[in-house]
Amino acid sequence: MPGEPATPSSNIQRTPSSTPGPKVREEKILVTVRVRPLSPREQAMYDLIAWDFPDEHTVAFRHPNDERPSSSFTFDRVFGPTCSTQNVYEEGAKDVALSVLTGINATIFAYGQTSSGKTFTMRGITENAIKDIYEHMKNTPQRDFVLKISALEIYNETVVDLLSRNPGPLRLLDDPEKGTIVEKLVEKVVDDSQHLKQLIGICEAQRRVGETALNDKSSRSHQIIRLTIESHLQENSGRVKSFIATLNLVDLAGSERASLTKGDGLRLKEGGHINRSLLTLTQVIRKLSGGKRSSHIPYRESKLTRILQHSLGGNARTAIICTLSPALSHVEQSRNSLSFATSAKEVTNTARVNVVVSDEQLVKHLQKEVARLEAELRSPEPSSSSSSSCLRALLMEKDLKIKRMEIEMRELKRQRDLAQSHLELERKSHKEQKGSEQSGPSHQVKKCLAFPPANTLVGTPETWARNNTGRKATLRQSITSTDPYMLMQEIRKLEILQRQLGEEANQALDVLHKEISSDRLGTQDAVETIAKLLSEIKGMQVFNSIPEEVVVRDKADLKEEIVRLNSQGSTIESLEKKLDNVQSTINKLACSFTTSEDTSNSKSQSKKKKMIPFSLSNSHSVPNFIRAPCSPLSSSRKVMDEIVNKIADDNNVVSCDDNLTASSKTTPLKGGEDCSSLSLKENTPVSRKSNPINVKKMQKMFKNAAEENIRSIRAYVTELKERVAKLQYQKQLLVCQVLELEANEGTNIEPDPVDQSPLSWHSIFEDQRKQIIMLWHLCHVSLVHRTQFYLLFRGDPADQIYMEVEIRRLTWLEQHLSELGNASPALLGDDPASYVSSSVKALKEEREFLAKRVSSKLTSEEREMLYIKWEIPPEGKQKRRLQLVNKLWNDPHCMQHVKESAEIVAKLVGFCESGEHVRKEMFELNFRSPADKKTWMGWNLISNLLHL
Ligand SMILES: Nc1ncnc2c1ncn2[C@@H]1O[C@H](COP(=O)(O)OP(=O)(O)OP(=O)(O)O)[C@@H](O)[C@H]1O
Repeated sequence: MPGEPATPSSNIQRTPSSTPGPKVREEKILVTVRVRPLSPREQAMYDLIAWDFPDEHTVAFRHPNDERPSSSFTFDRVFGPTCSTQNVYEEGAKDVALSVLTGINATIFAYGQTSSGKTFTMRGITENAIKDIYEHMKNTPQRDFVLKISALEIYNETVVDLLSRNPGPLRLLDDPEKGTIVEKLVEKVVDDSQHLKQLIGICEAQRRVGETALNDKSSRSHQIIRLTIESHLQENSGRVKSFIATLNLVDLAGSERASLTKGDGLRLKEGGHINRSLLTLTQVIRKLSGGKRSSHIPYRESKLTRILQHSLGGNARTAIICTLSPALSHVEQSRNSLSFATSAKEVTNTARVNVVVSDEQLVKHLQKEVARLEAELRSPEPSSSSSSSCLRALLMEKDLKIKRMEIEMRELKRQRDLAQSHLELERKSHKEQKGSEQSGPSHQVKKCLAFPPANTLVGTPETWARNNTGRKATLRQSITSTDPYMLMQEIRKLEILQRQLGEEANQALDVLHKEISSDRLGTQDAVETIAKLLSEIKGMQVFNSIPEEVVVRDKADLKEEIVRLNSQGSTIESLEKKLDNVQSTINKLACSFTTSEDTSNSKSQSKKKKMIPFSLSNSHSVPNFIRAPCSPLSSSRKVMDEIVNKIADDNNVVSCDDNLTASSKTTPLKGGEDCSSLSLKENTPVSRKSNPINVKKMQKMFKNAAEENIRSIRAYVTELKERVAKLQYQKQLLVCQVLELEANEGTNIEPDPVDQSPLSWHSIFEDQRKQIIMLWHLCHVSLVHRTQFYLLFRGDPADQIYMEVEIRRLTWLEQHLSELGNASPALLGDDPASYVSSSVKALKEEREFLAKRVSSKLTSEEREMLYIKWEIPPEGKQKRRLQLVNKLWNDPHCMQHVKESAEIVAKLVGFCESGEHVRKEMFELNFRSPADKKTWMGWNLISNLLHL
């Protein structure tokens, strides 16, 4: 019973299962000698046995007539004539043959002269090997085996496939990994041992045999039966091990001497090839046996040695069974065979396990190995090796680094977010600042009115196009961003400002009134005037209650706001007028005071002896002053403090009455230093008699204080007036914004059946347009602007907001022109105010500009027709074209004239009469920043007028 192969385990160092790389072990060729019995033919010839077998390893020649052997040969094993093939196999081939089951190449071949028993022996070896191989496979269920067979013969130096039905010669190819391979050699998978035996039978049947004098069935070729065995460890074994190896079973042709074989013709030729190949084999063996591997080994000199190259000094275990005829007649041949066998004993092979690992298997194996190692490294068991502990420490260190980096990343992110938020705040702040700069006096007003500067109107069409492009986006944005909530907020803030302004004006007038009523300043008329003004201003301060929270519920609320805001318009305007009057009165008071002081100095001095010092008389009201930048408080208190301190410094005691002292006690001055100052004076004993007053010095100080007060009040009133004007302007802007909002909402809200009907709007539009045309005329508005507006706004409901805004701006401007010039601009004559003059001059220049374009923009026929139609005489003081232009837009009452004027101007400046080149957006509703103020050439006069 063959068990586990003995040779691989005992003679070859096995490669560790976890390491695919094979380990090489050098091993000499196993050489045994088998001597067959005398053949019947030899016996018939009375041939004698010439060989003796002193032991299992020695074969000795002993001449029959000489009892002492003359020569002996030792080998791994010597099998005598009585030894069975089974025994030869077991001891001379099995170990090597079964190496193929563990992935080691093996070669068993028989070498000997013809008829020495090579075929006989190899047939038995093959049978036993097959038997053992299948037995082994049967007993190794953990592995899957695949057995294949191929067979060839080398006949007359030609390779023939013994398993192919096409016995054509095969080529030998050199493969860098596999060595010499036989091209197209058939390899058949063996099903079982019977199948294998059947195939081997086919090979034998195919092999060339011939009858010679020595052998009836002499093999005339070298036969190589190659068994290839692949073995795979099954998947669930957890081990990776796939082997592949070949077992060459070589039955050589017999070396022969032609004289002995008595061959002729074909047999001689066969013998010649046989001998040549065997000679090469011998040379190879001898070379290899000499230990000179570096020298040339003549493998390629025969196909036999080429094919068996790995088996001869290469990656294979090799066993050579040297077969001998015991006959004395064949002693010389036997000696040659033993000589060959002796040489073969010295040949060393380098066999190794041929492990095959597929990529998939390798990956799986490596993954498992990595998992195992990781588990080992992370194992908390103290029994881990020192290297594992070191690796664990490294892993922990790495984890710590990762955590530190995560913390740093979080901190960096936090800093980044912080920086971004700061940046955002800065951006918002900058935007708000920029917005406030553009929105004029109120930081809260987001949208105000503005008109394109005249230099953009009086320019080329290209200029307009360029400027308008930018404005379109601006206006679209402003219109769509109009928010009722924001407007409500603006209105609220405006009202609060208005109230505060009124309160400040009231207090200022209150101070003024007390100054006058002290009978020191001005006349009785002035006192009455101021008292009346004060009463009026107080009356104006009756505002409706203003809710703190702005709630925009629906459109009705906004309308209410508009109504309420409009109702307050008179209040602001009245306040403005009253302040004008106050200012005028103060100026008169100042004049009268100065005159009075200068002319009746002595009289005043006598009066002042009994008077309470001005500033002190009003000290009780000082803490109630509004802390405005120009508030008279600062000057009043300053003067008062100067007086008090001056008196203290001079060791003079002011002649204060009890009321003053009480007042100072009950109404302390705001500010610690003032109170302490007065307290100090209180605690100082005061005696009128013992501390005479320097009256003259006091009078001078009183006079200075009064003058300072007057100046402060006057400046303050001036400032109030300016603020009221700005407030008024803001209110108008807000009203326009509300109107704009309403117009925008108009598309989504069901129109009022009465007010919003197309018919009523058309009527309103016509009226508004006539009004606008008149205002244009009165305010010297640019002809180009008139033309653009006229052609662009033709009564579309969406034009309502623009019409409203235009009317309001023009009305406002016309009012201011009237007030400042005390006449309408049309009646200003040759010496109008400078701002009116600049408008008139700009309009004149515009007409001259248009006149220059008459020749280029109008054909001669058009010019002639216009001259006739507009009654321009051929001869005149001015050129006809200038006369024509001067007549344009100069009759605001005739709509036909206006229409024709617009058409002519449109042609002259090059834009379409339909207004397609002019967008409504160019009449933007945005307010121009005061920083952008330039010398006004048109509508910027509004802001100039208001000193914005
Ligand atoms: N050990 C043996 N015991 C008995 N008979 C044997 C033994 N060896 C060989 N024979 C017989 O000797 C004869 C020749 O054997 P074989 O054909 O095997 O020789 P050979 O070396 O192959 O010859 P050739 O080289 O011409 O092919 C055969 O009839 C065979 O049966």
